[in-house]
Amino acid sequence: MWENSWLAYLVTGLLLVITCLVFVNFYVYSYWKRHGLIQAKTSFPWGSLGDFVLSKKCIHEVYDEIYKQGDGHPVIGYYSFFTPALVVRDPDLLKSILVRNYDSFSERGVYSNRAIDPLSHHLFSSPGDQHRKMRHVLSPSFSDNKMRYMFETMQACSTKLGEHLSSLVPRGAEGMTLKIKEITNNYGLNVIASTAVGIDHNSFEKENPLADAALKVTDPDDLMQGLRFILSFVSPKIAKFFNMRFTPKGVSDFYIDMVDKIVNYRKSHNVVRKDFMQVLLNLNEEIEKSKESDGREPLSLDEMASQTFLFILAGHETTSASLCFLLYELAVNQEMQQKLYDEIKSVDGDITYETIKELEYMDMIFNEMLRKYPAAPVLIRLCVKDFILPNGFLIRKGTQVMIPVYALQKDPKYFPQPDKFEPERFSKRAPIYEIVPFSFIPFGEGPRYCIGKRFGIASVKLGLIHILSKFKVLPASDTKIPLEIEKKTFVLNPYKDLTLKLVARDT
Ligand code: HEM
Repeated sequence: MWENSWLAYLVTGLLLVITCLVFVNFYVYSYWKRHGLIQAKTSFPWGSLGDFVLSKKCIHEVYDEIYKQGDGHPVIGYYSFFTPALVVRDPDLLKSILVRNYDSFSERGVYSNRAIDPLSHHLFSSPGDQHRKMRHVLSPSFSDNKMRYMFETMQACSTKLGEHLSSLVPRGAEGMTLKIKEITNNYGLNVIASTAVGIDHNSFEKENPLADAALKVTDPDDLMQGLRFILSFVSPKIAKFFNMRFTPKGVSDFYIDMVDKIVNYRKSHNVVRKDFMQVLLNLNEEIEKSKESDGREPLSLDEMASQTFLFILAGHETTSASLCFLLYELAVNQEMQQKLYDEIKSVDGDITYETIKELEYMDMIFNEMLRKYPAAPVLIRLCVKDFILPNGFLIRKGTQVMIPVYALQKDPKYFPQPDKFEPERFSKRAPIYEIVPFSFIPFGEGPRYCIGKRFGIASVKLGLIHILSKFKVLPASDTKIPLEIEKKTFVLNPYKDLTLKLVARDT
């Protein structure tokens, strides 16, 4: 009797599993086909993202494959676990989504949960209307003028970088092999923490809790954090279902406490700095004054902490990865390095915000680095209003739309011989071909393009100038050529243990 009921449970369970598999494979995973759209390969239960979720491939490779499967089509459908989503392949359509019809795609739809995780609610995750207001408030802290003002602090960080390297690398032709990723990570963090938030940490030399907290959020070896990242970005519905928090509790407490201390210190000591934190403090003061007439509420401590957290998160890894990719490409392309060194020498130490912008070859090298290694390999948008494509296809409200920046920038149709590092593609005087609008979008486009673009460009170039002025950069005996990319991160990163050899220049 007992055996019979046990068997019945087993058979029912098996039938349920089989029904579920059949339902997902033949119904859920045929959504796009049923709607007349080409769709990418899928596998249960990951949809089209299995290779990334299981760490077999990097996120840019997975979206590159989806992009290639859609060859000849402006969009291709795919599945993020069980949810149908789209990859847009056509640059003209991208323009329409990012700029012309921004109203229909004004959100990213990434997960945030203000109630249990205040740090997850910021400019990046905020919905359309809130975003517009926040962006309006925050933009002045990243203007050209503000960058000029902050440049001195940036200079101090890159000088420290040069000095730190000089203390490590002995004079002589032998040089020294260094774990370059660690060094650029510290630089990225120093420059953003001291310039944007006003914290002068020197993380090259001592323990740095700010660095530890930032790295905890992006640590590729932390499985739990990796899962939080995946769910927040590609499957926010699942994250919401589990009422998940994105920021580890310890990191959240650390940032809120840090911002609290900075605010109190500045208020009690009458300290005024022209940095991002000051913009927020000034804003609060202005709101306090006009509170009764316009009913606005000042930013809470949590809100100030979440924007600070975002800038550090969005700024340090992109800056550090970009500098690292540049150093690698220049190490394996010695002629380019020499040409760039000559250009840097030609300004004869007069490094200002303006002179950096005028370095033409530097600009070409920088753009080519961003083409080959875009820090954000995909952009995310959520369709918030039904939208009809030029071919009559309806994108329904609620559909996640991915923009495959990496795949576009590596498509030979737009960039012939895409694996070749070729700065001349970006020559203003004699371009080797015309770049198709919206085929090169490393900082995104439209009202949600990177707010820290100027900051990122200036700090990466400055770091590079300080390194190249003092050292020749070469591949080390164990440098992996071609370069390996870190598998588990969302920001495109060189592999963690990348080494390069630095040889001190005679000058
Ligand atoms: C080389 C360095 C950098 C690159 C390549 C980069 C790239 C990007 C990209 C591709 C986006 C998404 C744009 C879109 O969806 O259209 C973005 C957004 C953003 N970035 Fe950057 N970024 C860099 C540096 C920085 C820095 C230094 C900061 C802060 C100081 C920063 C702060 C942000 C913020 C806050 C957003 C969200 C903007 C919004 O939604 O309004 N980024 N960045």
